[in-house]
Amino acid sequence: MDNKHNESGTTGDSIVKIENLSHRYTVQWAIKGINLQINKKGIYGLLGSNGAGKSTLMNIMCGVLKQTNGDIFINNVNVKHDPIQAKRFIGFLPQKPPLHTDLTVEEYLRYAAYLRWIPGNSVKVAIDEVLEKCNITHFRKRLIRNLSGGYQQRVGIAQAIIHRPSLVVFDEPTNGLDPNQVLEIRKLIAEIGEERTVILSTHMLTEVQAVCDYIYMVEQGQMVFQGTVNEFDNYLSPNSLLISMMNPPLTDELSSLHGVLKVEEIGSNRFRLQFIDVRDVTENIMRLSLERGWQLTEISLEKNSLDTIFAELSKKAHK
Ligand SMILES: Nc1ncnc2c1ncn2[C@@H]1O[C@H](COP(=O)(O)OP(=O)(O)OP(=O)(O)O)[C@@H](O)[C@H]1O
Repeated sequence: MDNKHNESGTTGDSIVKIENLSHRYTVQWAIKGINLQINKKGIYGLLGSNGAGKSTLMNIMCGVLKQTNGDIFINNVNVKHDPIQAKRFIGFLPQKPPLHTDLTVEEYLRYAAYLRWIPGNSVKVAIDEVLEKCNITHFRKRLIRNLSGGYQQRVGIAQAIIHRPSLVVFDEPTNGLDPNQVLEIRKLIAEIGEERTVILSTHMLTEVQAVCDYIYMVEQGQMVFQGTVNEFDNYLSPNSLLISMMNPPLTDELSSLHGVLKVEEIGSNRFRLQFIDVRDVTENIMRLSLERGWQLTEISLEKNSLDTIFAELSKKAHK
């Protein structure tokens, strides 16, 4: 089939296109009505709590699981209709890396190259290239089972990129690693993201902040947010102000101001004010500070923490 024209007639130059994807294992829907489109290189985070549907989505995307409804196109090839062709474009590191621990690193990568149909005369170059990329050349003769968790993960990443796929999918790639290994694997993923499109799943906000350009957040099998990390950060408009004064009034006086919902003292002469309308309350405070001699030294909007946004979006999915 022509790559540019799939059976649903979709054309265009997307790297990944997901249309109304739903999957039901038994009775309950694990994912429902997911749509997304990725048109350019970068690192995309699939964020969600445990059980949100991330692995289900990734397994379908990589042709490991067949969806109940909807379509996925990788470089315009429909994964359901032409899985063999679609899989040529995809590298996948599932949540449980598919390692054969009784093989050496090199033996395993040769096997991965064979599974990926790399021609015999190109296998050595492909192996050398990924060993170097993943910084495991010195372990090429080592049995995989004798490697640390972080290095085993590097081998898993090496098998995912050995055929130079345009899309690499990592399901919770740093799960279970110690903090140093986490940093090293993130660095490696960032390097891979410079050359290819990477989608990684995680339930950790810190991970998307650290490595991703763009976030897709899934909760209860539904997409509850998609946008940049910055947009995620600004998703909920702030509803609290931080103010400091050299000569503050009593907390009760601040609480009684028009438009103030709640006042909390958070340090010497510093307060957090929850408000209804930001303009009203800031004007009020600045005017009264002058009139009553409070000597205002700080007034700033307090941003919602990413954790708050995460919690709000998770709640939204449960409604
Ligand atoms: N093989 C299966 N049979 C039945 N239900 C399943 C199966 N695999 C997953 N589920 C259910 O589908 C939902 C989504 O699971 P999934 O593993 O995709 O979520 P996840 O976001 O990857 O979670 P985790 O981070 O815990 O892996 C969950 O309710 C899960 O219990």
